[in-house]
Amino acid sequence: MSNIIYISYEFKVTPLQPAVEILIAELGYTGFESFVETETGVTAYIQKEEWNPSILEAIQILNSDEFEITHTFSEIEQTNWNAEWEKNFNPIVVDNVCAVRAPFHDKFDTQYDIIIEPKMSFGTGHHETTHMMIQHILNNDFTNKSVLDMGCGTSVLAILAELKGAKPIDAIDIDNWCYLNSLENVARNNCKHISVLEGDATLLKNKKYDVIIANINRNILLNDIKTYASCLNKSGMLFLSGFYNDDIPMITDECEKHLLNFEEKLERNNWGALKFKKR
Ligand SMILES: C[S@@+](CC[C@H](N)C(=O)[O-])C[C@H]1O[C@@H](n2cnc3c(N)ncnc32)[C@H](O)[C@@H]1O
Repeated sequence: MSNIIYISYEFKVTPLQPAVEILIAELGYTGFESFVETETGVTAYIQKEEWNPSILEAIQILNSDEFEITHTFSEIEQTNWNAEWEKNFNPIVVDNVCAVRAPFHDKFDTQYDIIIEPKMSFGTGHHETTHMMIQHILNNDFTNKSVLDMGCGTSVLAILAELKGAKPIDAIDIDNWCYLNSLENVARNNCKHISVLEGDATLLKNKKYDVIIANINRNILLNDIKTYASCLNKSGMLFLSGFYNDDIPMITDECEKHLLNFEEKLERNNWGALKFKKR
């Protein structure tokens, strides 16, 4: 099991918006990887390896006169992570159709009800990018389509793909903790068509899919789009997220180079999620 230690920052923000939104965007650029909005602001998490004591110096909104932002920070031992999530993890419902909740929440009366024990993995639907990828999946036909969920995190997207009739599905993550967490979530949601694998795009040699979903980050996507394109069947769909709206032209240019036509864009709080179709 990987032994990632996180640093957690608890920001208290007055007034809350748009400061929290801007703060999350700026923290995302400096390496913070997950955020939980609270009643008083936001709690942000960064891997200790990515952290340095002057990490907040680049965050411009902290110098703004318009908002008062204070913070405390602490190191999170892996064993405390569950308690952190249980404290902060509220269930979400996307477009009144798909609920994502923890095992300790009550069941929702929605068409799709996904149970996630997130632990250390990204992917509870709270992040804008996950939310938009859920919307893309809800809006498209997945019946009997072979699917790759690259950078699967908790495997929430792979699970929704199966609930929408996709098969077979590969869910791949480079992180051992996500791999183990995905195995648990796949079993917990009684999924029968998902294979969970630990690794990266090098696992994709000779693979072919009808749909590829990848919510990772700008640089990894720019590097791996050519591999995804080579694995997509003709007329196959590619859904990408994990980048800001400003990065959309860069991502679209790279896709165009590899015969992927831009089809649709979703935007949420400065984050983008794109759909492409293979020519
Ligand atoms: C932003 S999270 C997305 C998780 C989930 N798919 C979701 O939508 O909520 C990105 C995930 O990609 C994984 N990852 C990072 N680099 C990767 C790579 N090169 N190949 C595969 N997975 C990668 C991370 O471990 C992380 O779990």
